[in-house]
Amino acid sequence: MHTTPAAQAVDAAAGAGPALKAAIVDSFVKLTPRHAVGNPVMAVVWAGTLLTATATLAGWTDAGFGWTVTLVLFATVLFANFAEALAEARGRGQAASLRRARKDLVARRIDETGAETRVPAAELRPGDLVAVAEGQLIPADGEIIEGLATINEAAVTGESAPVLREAGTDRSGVIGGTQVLSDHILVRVTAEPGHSFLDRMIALVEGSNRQKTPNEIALGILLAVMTFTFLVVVLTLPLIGGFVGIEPGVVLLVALLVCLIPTTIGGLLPAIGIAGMNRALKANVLAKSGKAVEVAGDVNVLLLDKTGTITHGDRQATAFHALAGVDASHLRQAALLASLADPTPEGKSIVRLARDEHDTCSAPEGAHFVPFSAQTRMSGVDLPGARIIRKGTLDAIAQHVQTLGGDIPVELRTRVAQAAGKGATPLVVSDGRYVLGVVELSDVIKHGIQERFARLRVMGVKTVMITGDNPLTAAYIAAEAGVDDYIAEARPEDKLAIIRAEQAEGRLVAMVGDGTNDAPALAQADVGLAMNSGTQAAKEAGNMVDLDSDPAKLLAIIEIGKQQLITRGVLTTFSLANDVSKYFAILPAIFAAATPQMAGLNVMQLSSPASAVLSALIFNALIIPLLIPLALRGVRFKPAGATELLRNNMLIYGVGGVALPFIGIKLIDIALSTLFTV
Ligand SMILES: Nc1ncnc2c1ncn2[C@@H]1O[C@H](COP(=O)(O)OP(=O)(O)OP(=O)(O)O)[C@@H](O)[C@H]1O
Ligand SMILES: [K+]
Ligand SMILES: [Mg+2]
Repeated sequence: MHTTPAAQAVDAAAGAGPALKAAIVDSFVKLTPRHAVGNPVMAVVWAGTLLTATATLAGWTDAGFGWTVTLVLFATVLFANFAEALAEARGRGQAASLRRARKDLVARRIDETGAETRVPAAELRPGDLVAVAEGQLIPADGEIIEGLATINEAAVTGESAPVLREAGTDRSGVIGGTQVLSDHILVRVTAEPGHSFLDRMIALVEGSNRQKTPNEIALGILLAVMTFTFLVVVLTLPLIGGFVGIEPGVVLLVALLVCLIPTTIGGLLPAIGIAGMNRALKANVLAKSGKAVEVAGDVNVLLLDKTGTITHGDRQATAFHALAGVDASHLRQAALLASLADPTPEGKSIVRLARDEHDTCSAPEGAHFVPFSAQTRMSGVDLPGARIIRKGTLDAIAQHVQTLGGDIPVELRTRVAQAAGKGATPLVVSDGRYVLGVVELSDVIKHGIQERFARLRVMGVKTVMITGDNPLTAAYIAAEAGVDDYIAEARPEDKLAIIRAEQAEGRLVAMVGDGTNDAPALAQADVGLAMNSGTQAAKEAGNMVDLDSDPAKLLAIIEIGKQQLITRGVLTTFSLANDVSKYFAILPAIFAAATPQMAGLNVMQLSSPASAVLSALIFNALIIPLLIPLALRGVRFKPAGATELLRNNMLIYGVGGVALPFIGIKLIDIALSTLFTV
């Protein structure tokens, strides 16, 4: 595992002074009413702090007790602010290193006449053409429209191994700030200035436009409702108390309220969400929203396309197999003619192989090239004299030949099966209504993919490969890669339909793809992960981009999403369980003195009512900073189904959440009564 500049920045920031200092300053800045109202639970604590201060000033309570309570409440608010500020400061550390990748670049813009002008990268607009040569930095996000180049993307991805990007393929996308190592390319700019993926990511991690996830919003509402309920309960206490002759003072009531409301989770909630985004970036994934990351935690089905996603996608022609009775040179020449104007890697590699075998023929005058499309799944050339040469998938060519009145030789199926049985893609070549044979295209499965699909299975995620390739090749690659299921001969709309069908059955679907033909599916999926190497259409359609172009990266995102959901869940459980114990610590302090019958409630035997109240409040405040590391790092995670994870964690954090305050409060009480005589 390599570390990205972003990841290094996080690690540095974690131990470093500047982030800590910034977070401390921000904790005070966040005291402003505008920020405070965004978090109802903590807003109540903040209001309570002002109330106890007023009550103490007015002399309604013992000054020492009143000021101590006020101080502890104030610290509680600051600790919660600090949790959020620290998460943000870490994000800013990441953003700063991303920004360095996008320093002031100069672009060589090419106008319609082909003339070149030098302009600052900030002036580039979508549609502009820029030339980038060996050694130069790519000035903006875009798509290569001419040429191919090896590119060093280390500035953005942290991966120093050069990657190949090529016009007209599913690997045509380039990122601003990365460097061309060899060759020369023409790039069409695709991003508005200030709206590149990096810019958007920087904005996200800096929290300037952080959108809460639906889960976070739902929990926020629940916490606000609970807070309001407890507020009503505590406000009615003086009335009830009046009947039994107790009049709890303002300070005691505020203390009770703060102990009852879910301050722990209320204080840590924003930090958990921000930390999730930070972790996604650390994994080299640019998520367009935190929601996408979190939804990933619940995904049931993962669809992947084959070429370029499960395999490297650099399909190369390795052999011509002519059918019996067909001249080997006839097949080779037909394949060559059908590929001379085919800009795809498949087409180019066929030309190369034919040339290697010393075929020299060139396209005759008046040849009309028919480009490949994922729709027709074939390509070819129409030559003068109504000679129609095609190459494509078995089913596409079979149908094509039959409409021309030809037959499919039995031998063809055997030839196709032979190539497919090795995991290669067989392209069938036809000349008029005659099938000539098969071109074998070899591709390589990405390394280490099998173990990661196995891990996904353990987490209850089903993996399905969807490919435009034939069923035999699909079956071979599916078995090699270890996916659970596969669908072959799929056109773009089939990919879309499959996702819709899964969603209609209530499943959450993730899609990983790189091609323009994957774009509709990437947009429809609940989680659409585009390969950074992919086309601009794919990257725009998805809701996240993997800078490493690793399809198994979804595993990391699912884990981050699950971890975020679990972390929020267990801290909520812990927080609520905690409050139960605090209630038992503080209630006797309020009632037991005046009502001896209440003495039975005094299970904790704390040294005095004042000490009981202070101990509970101090525990309530301290638990927030103590849990910040857990909120930022996330709870420990091992692959398992969601229900199992939930059950285990609920047990630990629920029972622990009830027990811990009893111990903590008792210890604080002993310390207080030893140090002071409260
Ligand atoms: N340049 C080409 N000319 C003719 N046929 C091609 C060409 N490129 C690919 N094909 C054939 O068309 C099929 C469908 O291609 P498409 O790009 O839609 O899907 P794919 O790349 O095979 O699969 P995936 O959807 O997993 O990327 C390929 O499997 C191949 O058999
Ligand atoms: K509380
Ligand atoms: Mg593809």
